[in-house]
Amino acid sequence: MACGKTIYRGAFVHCASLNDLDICENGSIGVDESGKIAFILRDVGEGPQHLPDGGWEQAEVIRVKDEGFFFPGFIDTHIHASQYPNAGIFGKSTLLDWLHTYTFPLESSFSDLAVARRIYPRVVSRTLSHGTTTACYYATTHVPATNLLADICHARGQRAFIGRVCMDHPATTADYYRDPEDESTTLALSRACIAHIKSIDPSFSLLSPILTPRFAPSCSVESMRALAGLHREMNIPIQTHISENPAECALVKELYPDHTSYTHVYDAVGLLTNRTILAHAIYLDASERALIRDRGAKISHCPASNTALTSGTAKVRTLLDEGLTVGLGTDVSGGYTPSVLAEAREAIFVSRHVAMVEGEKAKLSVAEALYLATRGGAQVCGLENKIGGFEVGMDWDAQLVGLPRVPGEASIQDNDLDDAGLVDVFGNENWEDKIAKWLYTGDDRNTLAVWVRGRLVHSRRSFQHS
Ligand SMILES: O=c1[nH]c(=O)c2nc[nH]c2[nH]1
Ligand SMILES: [Zn+2]
Repeated sequence: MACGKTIYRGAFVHCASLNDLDICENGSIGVDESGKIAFILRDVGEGPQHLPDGGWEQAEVIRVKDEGFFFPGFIDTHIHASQYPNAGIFGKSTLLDWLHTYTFPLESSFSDLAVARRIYPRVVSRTLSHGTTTACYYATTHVPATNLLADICHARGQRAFIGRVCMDHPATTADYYRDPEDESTTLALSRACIAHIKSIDPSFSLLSPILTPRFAPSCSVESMRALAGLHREMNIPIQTHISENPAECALVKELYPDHTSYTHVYDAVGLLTNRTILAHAIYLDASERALIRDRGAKISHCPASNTALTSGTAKVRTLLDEGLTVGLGTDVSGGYTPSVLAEAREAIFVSRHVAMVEGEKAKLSVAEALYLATRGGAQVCGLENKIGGFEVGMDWDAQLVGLPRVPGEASIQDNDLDDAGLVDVFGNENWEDKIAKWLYTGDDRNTLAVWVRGRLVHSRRSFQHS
């Protein structure tokens, strides 16, 4: 959607590198009509600014004083949109029984488009309200419902990868919920979703289809090979799960006795590529990690889900040290929350559990967790030149994070913030502490506004325009 030139004035923060939070207390970011960052000015002060040529004097100005800061939008590299109604429901199950007890019954209900109409708008609203500007969605096996999810993302302006789930293995899926056992049908169904997304976003500029073989145990070799062929034909990205749970890994060994490892199964069928997103990746051995790195495949770390389903503790420091690319995934509803901020917090706590066994080095810092939530996620999606940070030429996919002040020092009007008085308050901490406080205590009430490619897609406050 076309927007005019806009200048965002105030504090902005983004991750310059894995360890380096770049904090600019007083800046101006100019965003052009196509939603791209045209200029960044630092330390601009309060007075008139020296703006670049090209009509910026007439631009709309969105000014934020000390009530918050601009931060890149979050990137959720792994979320099951269809499982949203089950968020928080997992009992004491582990992956394989969880799939049959909770997940397949829910997903199969999306054969009724009315269910998708009820659920998918809420998923998109809730993820946007938590600052998720890009989501890698798993839908279900159903074409109409998957296409509806694409329509909703398109209408609401969320950047998204939309995956029709492919699963056709009769031994490991439920009779009531699987693709026909014929890879040409699996392929035709996936092509139908690709064609639909192409019809609403011909250059895949905001929406992209993503091939989604659920995981090796639920797919036939023929369907995995067929999807890999489609990937090569159309250069469409791939997402799947890998090495999440010991029983799942044992099942893969049993189903694929001739393959060296779980990773080698994906490699053998052609699914391990530089456009592949692998969720979980907990029990990979060194040769698998090396193969993933060599193929350029990426990893979605899903700590909330890994803890909820007692799947295990992924060693993110090892993955990063070995040169793998890592982002965060909420993995709703293995994960209980659609908030990437909460996921970043979970990533830090899981890393501390790893550190209690393996030493301090395993600990992720606040800066590192926020890097995984933004730049890391962008790399995982192959969008590192477009989103994840504030650089000239990148898209304005951003959120305004509110830091409401201690009452008495209030610098905002009560009516600026719906829930003023309900959210945690910020005082005169230094910037690093403010950001840590946001990460550890914040929630969607701190997400005051969200933009994707310059378009305002969620807002909890009105802006003072000048
Ligand atoms: O966390 C997970 N959620 C799922 O839906 C799933 N399917 C296979 N493996 C899975 N893991
Ligand atoms: Zn998952």
